[in-house]
Amino acid sequence: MEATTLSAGFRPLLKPGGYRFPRSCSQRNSSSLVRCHSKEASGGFIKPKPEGSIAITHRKLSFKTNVFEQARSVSGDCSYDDATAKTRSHVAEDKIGVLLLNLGGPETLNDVQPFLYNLFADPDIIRLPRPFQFLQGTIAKFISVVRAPKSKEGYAAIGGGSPLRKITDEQADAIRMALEAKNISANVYVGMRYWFPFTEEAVQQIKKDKITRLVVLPLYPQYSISTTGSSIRVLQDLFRKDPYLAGVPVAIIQSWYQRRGYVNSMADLIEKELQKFSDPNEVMIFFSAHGVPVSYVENAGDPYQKQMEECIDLIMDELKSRGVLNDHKLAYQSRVGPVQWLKPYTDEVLVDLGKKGVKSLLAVPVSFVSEHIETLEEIDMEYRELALESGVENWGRVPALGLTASFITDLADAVIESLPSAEAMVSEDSESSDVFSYIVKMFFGSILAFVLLLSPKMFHAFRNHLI
Ligand SMILES: C=CC1=C(C)c2cc3[nH]c(cc4nc(cc5[nH]c(cc1n2)c(C)c5CCC(=O)O)C(CCC(=O)O)=C4C)c(C)c3C=C
Ligand SMILES: [Fe+2]
Repeated sequence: MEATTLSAGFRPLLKPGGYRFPRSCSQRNSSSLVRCHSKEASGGFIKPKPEGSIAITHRKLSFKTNVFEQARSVSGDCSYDDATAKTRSHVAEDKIGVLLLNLGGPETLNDVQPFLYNLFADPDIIRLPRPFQFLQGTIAKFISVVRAPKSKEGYAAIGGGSPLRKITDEQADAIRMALEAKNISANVYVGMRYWFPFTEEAVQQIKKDKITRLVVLPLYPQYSISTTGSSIRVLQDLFRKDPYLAGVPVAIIQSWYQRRGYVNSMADLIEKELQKFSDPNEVMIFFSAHGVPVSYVENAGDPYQKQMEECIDLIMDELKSRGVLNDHKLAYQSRVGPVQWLKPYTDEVLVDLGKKGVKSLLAVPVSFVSEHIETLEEIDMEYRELALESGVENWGRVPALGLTASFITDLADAVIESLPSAEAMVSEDSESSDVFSYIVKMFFGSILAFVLLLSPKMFHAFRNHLI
């Protein structure tokens, strides 16, 4: 991935003085926006010791020093073997943590409305103009109450709650074991954005466990402001407030849809499901991604759509290289509310394909890596029925990656590759700008207090009061 992935479009979403998204470097088999740099490029961050081991210094790096430029200027760094070797040498001194970020889901029907409240109260989900932001809570309350009955029906249809927590816990365990198999001992934490275990709880545990280096791995292959972006914003706020956490080196894997391991694992699953049709060559491969409002992409610079399209191209190229030459289509599902979402919409495309005479269709959920309400209810029930009504005769669905071994191993590799690039999340810049704004406030506050106290009225009031 090129550093251009860090489009200027992200910037307006960041608070002034806050954490800047890490710079990326082009590397083979890389995950997007994982910084990687050699010892030279790290600017003293990783110090080689005479006996060959590597010590980490907790230097507060400013991202303005442009790690990307440094990384680019040093050739050939950050290969997989290199990263693994560096990481192994850290093991003795490091306490490594991996934080998996996910959305979270209601575990019972009673959880549905408060879960929806948390979701709609997120300013990255409902993006209100600044003057109206004070209404966020009220709007969230209103929408969550209105939507709850429909959502509850969906969750009731899949057994009364979301399977997300259980699956994510299992993925955490599997990643821990995959790391162990590669001689990396790490604690793996789960931090959910809208339900238990919340990101805040995971971060508290990370602190209690005295983790010295952290890799943040959002379980969304593609980056969206509404998913990975939102979770990272929360994390950034938590780390900024806490002096211990502010010094912990962190590597954030912002997106990983382009990793060979992920692409190959998706291709494997698709190939396998195609074989279940009586005539596999005739099947339309139908990618269905979770949508986002168009304004995210067009006004706020969300790279989600672009990454999604690239992701589908990579999977189709891989299939082609295996001799699978089926037609394919990408559409977006799960829109909420009256605004325009990314098109084409899954439901409309299904009707259209049915009308055009497509008889066999394989649905592929592509924006999420565990089963959830939108695969189990929306795709398996609603869309299947719609497709069959519209003339499709043979329907299949690719399961979510879940615990697929090749996928889990690849995530473990992504973690290992990102370790050498971990840096303190809170830069000196943001700290010094905090201090600066504190001094400015104190200065003008004192002048104001002085003026008020010395104004004749105040002076008399004071004197009368004191005498
Ligand atoms: C990449 C995945 C997702 C994106 C992008 C995304 C954006 C987004 N979602 C909503 C509103 C809702 N999402 C809901 C559930 C839900 N969303 C995702 C993933 C993405 N969302 C998942 C995996 C789930 C399911 C969790 C589970 O419990 O299984 C819901 C609740 C369910 C429902 O009522 O439909 C809502 C609401 C918005 C508005 C949005 C972008 C702005
Ligand atoms: Fe969603």
